[in-house]
Amino acid sequence: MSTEHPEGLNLNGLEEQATDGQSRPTDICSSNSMASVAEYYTGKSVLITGATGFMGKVLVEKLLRCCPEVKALYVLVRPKAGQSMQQRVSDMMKCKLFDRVREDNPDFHQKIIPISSELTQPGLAISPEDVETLTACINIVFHCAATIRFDEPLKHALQLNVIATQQLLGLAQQMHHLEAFIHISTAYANCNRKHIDEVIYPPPVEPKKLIESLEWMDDGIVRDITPRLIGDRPNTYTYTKALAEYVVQQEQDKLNIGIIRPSIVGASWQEPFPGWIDNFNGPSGVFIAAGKGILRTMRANNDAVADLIPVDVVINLTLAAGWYTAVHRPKTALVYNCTTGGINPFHWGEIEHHVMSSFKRNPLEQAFRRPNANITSNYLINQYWILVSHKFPALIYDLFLRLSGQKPQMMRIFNRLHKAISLLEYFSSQDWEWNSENMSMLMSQLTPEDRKTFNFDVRQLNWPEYIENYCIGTKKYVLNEDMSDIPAARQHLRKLRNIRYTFNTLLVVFIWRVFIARSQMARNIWYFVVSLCFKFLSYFRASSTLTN
Ligand SMILES: CCCCCCCCCCCCCCCCCCCC(=O)SCCNC(=O)CCNC(=O)[C@H](O)C(C)(C)COP(=O)(O)OP(=O)(O)OC[C@H]1O[C@@H](n2cnc3c(N)ncnc32)[C@H](O)[C@@H]1OP(=O)(O)O
Ligand SMILES: NC(=O)C1=CN([C@@H]2O[C@H](COP(=O)(O)OP(=O)(O)OC[C@H]3O[C@@H](n4cnc5c(N)ncnc54)[C@H](OP(=O)(O)O)[C@@H]3O)[C@@H](O)[C@H]2O)C=CC1
Repeated sequence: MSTEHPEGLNLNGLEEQATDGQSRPTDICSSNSMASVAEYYTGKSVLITGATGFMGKVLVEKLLRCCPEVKALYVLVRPKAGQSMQQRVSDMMKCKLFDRVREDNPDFHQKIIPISSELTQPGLAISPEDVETLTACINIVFHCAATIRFDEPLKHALQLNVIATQQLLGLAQQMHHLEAFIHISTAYANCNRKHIDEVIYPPPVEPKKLIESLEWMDDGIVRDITPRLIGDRPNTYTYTKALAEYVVQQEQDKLNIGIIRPSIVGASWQEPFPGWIDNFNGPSGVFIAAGKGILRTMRANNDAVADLIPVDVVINLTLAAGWYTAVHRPKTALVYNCTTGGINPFHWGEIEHHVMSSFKRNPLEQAFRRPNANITSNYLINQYWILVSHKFPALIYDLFLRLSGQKPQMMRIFNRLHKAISLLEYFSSQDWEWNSENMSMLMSQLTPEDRKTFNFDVRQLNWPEYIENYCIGTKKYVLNEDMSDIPAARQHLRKLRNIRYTFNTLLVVFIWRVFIARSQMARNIWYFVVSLCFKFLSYFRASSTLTN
């Protein structure tokens, strides 16, 4: 039965799932087991949720480029911000990310079939005709959609990350030719543990019970009890992603399931070109704020592992896992911790160094100050620098704006930045240990050719080079700045340096003048220093006259 709760949670998924009790598909053609990854996707119809998101787009691009014989990509998309679903998909295909695909096959868009869907609605708001099409033809599902906001109200995070997943699993069970269901989770779903194995841990609460309890509570009550519910997890995002894993696992007897747990997903490493990134999430916003000279200090542990993983690595592993799950049909859901820390560790202190030096070489346009950010794990030191390097300059700048008849804005920007940073610090101040045996196992199953085409061997990752490309990527693709403007940006930084020198000199002179006016001792020191300089100059002049 379809029950919509306007203010509350849509329980539809939980009530309706697994209606036909279909057993795990076993009718996969035997040639699959011989196929390489790209061959496996030949003739397959793939369903993707979250295709308009950061990872979804890279997944669509890679499938079209490296599995050109794939039959069709059905993407679940909702209308948004006044744009129809078709408009959004056609805008997405115009994106630079698809340049290489466009070159290979200008008609690639014909393979993308948008399906209107709002995941928070009953039945995912998919029309009965579309349900029929999907159940008749889909072979593989990649579930990427989620809310990744750290400050998402619990009810909404639950609705999207858990209930929508449950509903999608229900739909998947009706698919007659489904071979694999791949769920994208996060390595931080269990961040309340220090060591994380490739297993699904017992959920913090039985999802069904939580959903039923929250159903009757108004938003205020839910907000009040959220900290108690999420317990030792930092936010509703990691909490609901943990619940979603459990919900997915519940269907492992009926579906062939793979769960991918990427750590902090960053710009692309190699494909379709280095440094591609299109959002402010995770470290990208921090890098940009530091590159613009706004962010000067942040709490992070220099020696903690920065478990960044390039988006193309995650997508390559995801596609390989889709192949493996469909072909080998593991008896239980396989979890892939998709991380770098255990294999090729890099630390926040090193990231800081490389980000700063990269932005000095390739500065961002119109920086507020010269990039010079430092991380510290000490709370008080960080607070001190926030006061001196964030709030004080913001105050002066806003004063300047006010005096010149403009609207003050810097303090507001800093307040937003501080809010964002405070949500990230949990992840940059400690480290975790992930076991990634399944990633190694999967690599060992690939042919040498597939290992190149679907490369997820992070041992080959050269971090300084990656960070350089990442920073350039934020400039080119997030901020849409032109590389040809770099000389002007450098000139701007020189101007800022001169302003700083002048300001510092004036400040010292001012403080000294105030001091001299009030203290006899300061005056004596001042006369002593001046006379010493005078004597030194006289001596220098006399000795140079003698030698001539
Ligand atoms: C000192 C410098 C040297 C560098 C070395 C040290 C670096 C340390 C970096 C540490 C990073 C640690 C990152 C850990 C992440 C681990 C997460 C686990 C991985 C995952 O599974 S999920 C992906 C992560 N999810 C996120 O990152 C989402 C976080 N974002 C949010 O929750 C919200 O956006 C936030 C921050 C609460 C802000 O909300 P709100 O105020 O409502 O603003 P909007 O989201 O609507 O955005 C408005 C506007 O601002 C842009 N924006 C968003 N975030 C940032 C940001 N961090 N910096 C700058 N700008 C940002 C956003 O794009 C919007 O722009 P518009 O133009 O669209 O208005
Ligand atoms: N980015 C990261 O660092 C990491 C991400 N992950 C996981 O990877 C997956 C993808 O993340 P990422 O691409 O970064 O996230 P994005 O926020 O970029 O994309 C989220 C996608 O979900 C879709 N979506 C959200 N709400 C709805 C809705 N109500 N109905 C239909 N579609 C919806 C969005 O569509 P729309 O465009 O319409 O909003 C978008 O396509 C997520 O499951 C996330 O948990 C895991 C680890 C790290």
